[in-house]
Amino acid sequence: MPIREIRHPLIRHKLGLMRRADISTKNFRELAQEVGALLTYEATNDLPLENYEIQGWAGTVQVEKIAGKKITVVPILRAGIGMLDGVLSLIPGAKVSAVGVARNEETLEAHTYLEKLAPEIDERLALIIDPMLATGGSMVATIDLLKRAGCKEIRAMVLVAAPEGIKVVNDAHPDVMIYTASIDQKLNEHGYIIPGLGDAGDKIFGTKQKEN
Ligand SMILES: O=P(O)(O)OC[C@H]1O[C@H](OP(=O)(O)OP(=O)(O)O)[C@H](O)[C@@H]1O
Ligand SMILES: O=c1cc[nH]c(=O)[nH]1
Ligand SMILES: [Mg+2]
Repeated sequence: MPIREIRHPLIRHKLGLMRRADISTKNFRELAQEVGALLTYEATNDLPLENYEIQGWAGTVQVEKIAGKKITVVPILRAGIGMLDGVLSLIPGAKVSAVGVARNEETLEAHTYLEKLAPEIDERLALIIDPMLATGGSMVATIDLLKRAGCKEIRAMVLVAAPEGIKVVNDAHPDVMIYTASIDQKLNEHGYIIPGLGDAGDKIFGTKQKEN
C-alpha cells in the first residue's frame, strides 16, 4: 500500500501537541509548518543525485545536486498553506502550484475552485500538501487535475490520514505515495478524522467557530 507513516520522535511529539483541544492558533500554525518540514525531509529522501564540479577552497571538488526534475509544491487551499513555509524552508527554489478545493460539509464532496499551476508542470515532481486526508475526495480531485495537466510524478504529504481516505486515494491513484505523520482511527459521521485535529483550516486561519 503506497502510504508511509513517519514515526519519527520529533513528529510524534509535535503531533501530540497539535491534538490538544485548547491549542492556540499561533502554536497550531507553528507546529503545522514544523511537521510539514519534517515530512518533506522524509518524502524527498530517495530523490536521485548527480555529480558536478566546483572550485572549492583547496581546488576542484566533486559535489552533488538533485538530478533531473524540478519540484512544484501543491498546497490544497486553504489549509495546505499552513504547511507551505515549512516545506519551502527545505526546498526554497520550488515553484508553488495553488489548487483550491473545498469539501461541501453536507455531502462531503470536493469542489475545485482554483487551479493556478506552475509552468512546465509535466516536467516537475509535484508534492501535494494538505493537513488532512479524510474521505480522500479533495486529494483525488487534486491528483486528477494534476494528471490532466500532464504531471507524471506525484507525492502527497498530510499531517493526519484516515484509513477510509487512504483507501480511496490508493484505489484511484495507486502510483501516488502518501507520507503522513499519523494514520488515525476512523472518520466520524460528519467526515471528521478521529482522533484527528479538528478543522485544520479553521485552526490555521483562526476562523474556528464551533466544535466539530
Ligand atoms: O478528504 P476530504 O474529505 O476531502 O477532506 C479533507 C479536506 O478538508 C479540509 O479542507 P476544507 O474543505 O475544509 O477547506 P479549507 O482548507 O478551506 O478549510 C482539509 O484541509 C482537506 O482539504
Ligand atoms: O478531520 C477533518 C476532516 C476534514 N477537514 C478537516 O479540517 N478535518
Ligand atoms: Mg476546512
